[in-house]
Amino acid sequence: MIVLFNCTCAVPTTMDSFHPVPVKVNPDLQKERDAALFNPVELTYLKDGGKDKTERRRRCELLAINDPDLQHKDISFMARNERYSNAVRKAVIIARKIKEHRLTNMEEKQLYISAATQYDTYGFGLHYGMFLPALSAQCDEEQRNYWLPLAENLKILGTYAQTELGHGTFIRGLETTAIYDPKTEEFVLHTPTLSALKWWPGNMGKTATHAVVLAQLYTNGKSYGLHPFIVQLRSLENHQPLPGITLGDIGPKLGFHSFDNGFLGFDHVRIPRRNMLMKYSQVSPDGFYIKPIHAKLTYSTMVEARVTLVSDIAYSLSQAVTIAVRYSAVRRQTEQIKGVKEPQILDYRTQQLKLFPYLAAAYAFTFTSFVITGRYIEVQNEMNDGNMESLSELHALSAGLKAFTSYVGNEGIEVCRLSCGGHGYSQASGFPELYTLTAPISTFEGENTVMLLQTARYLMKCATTAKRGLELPRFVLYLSQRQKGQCPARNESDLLDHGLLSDAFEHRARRLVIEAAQKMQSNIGKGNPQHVAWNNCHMYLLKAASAHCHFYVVQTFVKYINDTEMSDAVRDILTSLCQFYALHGIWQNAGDFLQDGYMNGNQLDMVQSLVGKLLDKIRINAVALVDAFDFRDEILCSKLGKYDGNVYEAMYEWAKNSPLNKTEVHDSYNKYLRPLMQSSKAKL
Ligand SMILES: CCCCCCCCCC/C=C\C/C=C/C(=O)SCCNC(=O)CCNC(=O)[C@H](O)C(C)(C)COP(=O)(O)OP(=O)(O)OC[C@H]1O[C@@H](n2cnc3c(N)ncnc32)[C@H](O)[C@@H]1OP(=O)(O)O
Ligand SMILES: Cc1cc2nc3c(=O)[nH]c(=O)nc-3n(C[C@H](O)[C@H](O)[C@H](O)COP(=O)(O)OP(=O)(O)OC[C@H]3O[C@@H](n4cnc5c(N)ncnc54)[C@H](O)[C@@H]3O)c2cc1C
Repeated sequence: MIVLFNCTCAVPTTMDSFHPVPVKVNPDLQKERDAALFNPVELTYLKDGGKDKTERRRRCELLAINDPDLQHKDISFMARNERYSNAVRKAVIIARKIKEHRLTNMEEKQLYISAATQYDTYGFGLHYGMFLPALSAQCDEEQRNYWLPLAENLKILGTYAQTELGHGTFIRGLETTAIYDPKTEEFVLHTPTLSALKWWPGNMGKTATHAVVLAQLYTNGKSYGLHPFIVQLRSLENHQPLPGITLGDIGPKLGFHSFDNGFLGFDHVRIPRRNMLMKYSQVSPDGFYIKPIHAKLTYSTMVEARVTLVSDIAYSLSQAVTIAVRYSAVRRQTEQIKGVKEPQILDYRTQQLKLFPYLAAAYAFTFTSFVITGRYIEVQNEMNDGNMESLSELHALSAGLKAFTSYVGNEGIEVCRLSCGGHGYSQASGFPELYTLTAPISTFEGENTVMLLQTARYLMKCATTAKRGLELPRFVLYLSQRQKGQCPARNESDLLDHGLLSDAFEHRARRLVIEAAQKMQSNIGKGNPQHVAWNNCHMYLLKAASAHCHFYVVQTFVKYINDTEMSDAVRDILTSLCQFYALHGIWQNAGDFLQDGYMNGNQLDMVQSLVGKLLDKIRINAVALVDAFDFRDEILCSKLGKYDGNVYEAMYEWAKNSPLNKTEVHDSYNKYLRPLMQSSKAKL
């Protein structure tokens, strides 16, 4: 039976509320909305960057949501083959509709794509997410003029092939070779071992015709390290792999079921010299190598992707808390007083302690994503002018924040699922897809531990620079400032001060960075080589990097509230949320704040007491805070998180569509159960 996504789109929407006016709203949810102390739409405008941007976003989303061509049965009821095929079908329709709707602006395209794909992966995700960015960043002008129109007009479909079976993290260890042959002016691409097979690239198994392939460049008998090459993988006539190329799908995964992550091998495949992407380094026809102005420019596509992932995590976490908070408002459980209605589970302190830290984190990460995206654009402009000075800073910041936010995001989505009890485990909740779509962010684009260690590496250098009294970039300037002694808070009201809270995280970050630097120094002092000292100090380094990122997020949240115009009511709730985010962070990491005596037991008691008090403040506004994220039901794809709160009706309707319910009696009855139960010897 085919189920279309619920056709609520026919119901009119009002200007202030993006949601169709429901026939009947669950009274508990209505009561929550009536009691909120601020207007959620104001916060929606703020988060989107203004009322006009909200309206534009809604218009883009509705274009996709209302399009009958993009409807299909629930992906939970599809097998993998069908899911892959459906994702490709939709990707093709999306491409056509983007043209028809004249969505030329990148932001609008992304909004449209994410509304159209709903909670599934996008069939051309790697093409738009990495292939095009890699071409844009790494092609010289002539190459751009040739390749970009082909890629932008989908005459070719691409992927980003870097990881191999044997190496993903340590990319200097990749084995695929590109050996220059000056006689024919070609590179010969080769996979010398099984472990050198490209493994994991998305859309490579069955979809892509081309790839940006990262391979070790050799010319004139010398190795010059990893470089990007554009390689045609499949015929543009019949999609067959080209001679010398082995391609396939790597098989089912934890999630990403609609994605054809693939493997790729080369058997001495020849490509023209100009298929090496030559913006930063070149090989001349006679094989002379010209090196780039910065050794790590080949890695720039990953930096861009890591910046984007901070926004993606904020978005997924916002979806998870929206589902869990709405459901917790309508779910009632466990009679407290005989004969009196069971309480809403949102009233349990434990439930609030599960959900509100992630609600606060969702806002904190949203604001952080604005700042890091802005910084990325600034550095990109500097780099376009030939100034590479800030590349290391951007790498350290993006690697650390991608890791810090995705750890919290993954954990938060799982906590939200658990907070919904048994129903959280049903595909109807939306959590299984949300979780499995978000879980690999901790791994791809740089495994999280490895990324935090990259941030630590940068911080160690900064600690040395600071010790020498030299200038540091703005975001690590705090490392050159002296520690401020003890936390000055005397009472609870002092502890609500944003400046004081930000100072506490600054103090912790500085202390842990300096401590890690000292541990490294003493390890090296004992005669250990650098890499042994580094390994011995991993636990300090990881903590330092994580504390630095935590401070960055707290500071960004505080600065956002201080620097942004908003109504008193919105300022009031964001202030509470920011206080809660910081105080909860102190409470959860109490050891770090107590260890050097920066805080004392009495102050920690006050922190804990404030965490409890702020729960009440957030509780009243919790539903409005998640409503402000402004997810339409068609985008949230959760029966538990429906805007109208009619959860049980929706779950029952959804379950009826399970393929197992197609017939009253399943085939397996006649095949297996009947013979078993009716065998002549069976006795009751
Ligand atoms: C319309 C759009 C729709 C979009 C939809 C999108 C949907 C897409 C869904 C996609 C799903 C998945 C996509 C996934 C893709 C991938 O995973 S691609 C593969 C990613 N792989 C990685 O991230 C590998 C991680 N490893 C590394 O980056 C490096 O190996 C590592 C940094 C760990 C180490 O590199 P080395 O070369 O060994 O460097 P090292 O010796 O440690 O350091 C030398 C020096 O260089 C500095 N450094 C390292 N990296 C960078 C960088 N990127 N930029 C700047 N500087 C860098 C490093 O810190 C050192 O500095 P120092 O000064 O010498 O200390
Ligand atoms: C869903 C998905 C999609 C992907 N898409 C693509 C794609 O499109 N293109 C592409 O090229 N790749 C892709 N990848 C591959 C991905 O980028 C790599 O898996 C990732 O970079 C991690 O590398 P790895 O698998 O080698 O992990 P490993 O490095 O083997 O990690 C295993 C463990 O070793 C630890 N470790 C490794 N090195 C160190 C170190 N130096 N110090 C301390 N600990 C260390 C890690 O912390 C981790 O705990 C994808 C992966 C997934 C899961």
